Amino acid sequence: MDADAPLSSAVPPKDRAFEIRPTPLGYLGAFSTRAIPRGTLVLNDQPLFTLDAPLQAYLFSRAQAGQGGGPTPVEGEEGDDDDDDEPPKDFDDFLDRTIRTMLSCKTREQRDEFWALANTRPDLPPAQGIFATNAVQTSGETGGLFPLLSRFNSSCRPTLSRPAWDPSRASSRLYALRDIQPGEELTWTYLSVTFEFEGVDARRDEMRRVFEFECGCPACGEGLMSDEERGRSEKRLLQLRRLKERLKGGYREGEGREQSDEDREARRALLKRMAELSREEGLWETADRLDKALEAET
Ligand SMILES: C[S@@+](CC[C@H](N)C(=O)[O-])C[C@H]1O[C@@H](n2cnc3c(N)ncnc32)[C@H](O)[C@@H]1O
Repeated sequence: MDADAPLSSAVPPKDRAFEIRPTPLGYLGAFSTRAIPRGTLVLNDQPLFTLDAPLQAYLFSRAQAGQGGGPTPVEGEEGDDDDDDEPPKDFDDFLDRTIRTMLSCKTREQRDEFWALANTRPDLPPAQGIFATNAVQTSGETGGLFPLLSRFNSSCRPTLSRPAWDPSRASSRLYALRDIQPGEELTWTYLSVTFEFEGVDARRDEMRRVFEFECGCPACGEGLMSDEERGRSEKRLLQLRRLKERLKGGYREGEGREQSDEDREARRALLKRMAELSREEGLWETADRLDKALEAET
């Protein structure tokens, strides 16, 4: 098999290093079926379709102004609802129709795959609810609906890198951040990296605010860690936040003046300690970034 062939729904499940099955919390997730060495490309998924938010907002404003630009109805199961002749009620309704129109161009199997995805947004029209639950950023303000990537859960101690969009192949890739044992859950972190050193409560609040679910990952979920372990984790995160502040403070102080050997040595020591703590905390991607920054300093 071509090493770059998409490890997507096009690849038979037996050729993948993972399976999709229920997690202990009841929803679906991806689990490794074999040992996966660090650095392995685990998933290379292509979106079923993408939606560009600013473009959709523009088309919606045109549709509202009666200038057309709404999704063109297509004969078929999706997109030919009776109310499609009516103007969209609101932006979510407009997006719902756009998605249904795009689905009408897909195969029956792809449409079934879409409708089987999780929907945690009952407040939205159904197709838009599925998109809002599962969409992953491709580039800029464009979100993609990926058939397999949609089954990968979030963790604040992820085993995989965040999805990297490759525009030349129109696919998103996830790599193993560390050696992964058979049976481990394959996760990536939905929160952006700026939030990596926040404590458990702050992280859970942020997940609730942005993604509207209670984070049940091994680093956040109730009862998944002993009190001692939780205490150690909080201490490490607090220490990491302080060190980051010191690092930033050092950069600010040093602005506009020649760096002394002591300045450089102090910065290297900070980066080294931060990388160690990140590794202990299971923040492998962060530790790698800090290692690179350290290398660049020496
Ligand atoms: C993209 S889907 C992931 C796959 C989904 N679990 C399924 O059953 O298809 C995102 C949804 O999964 C659930 N989820 C993902 N990561 C989670 C986490 N760390 N804690 C709790 N729920 C999570 C949430 O319901 C979220 O809205």
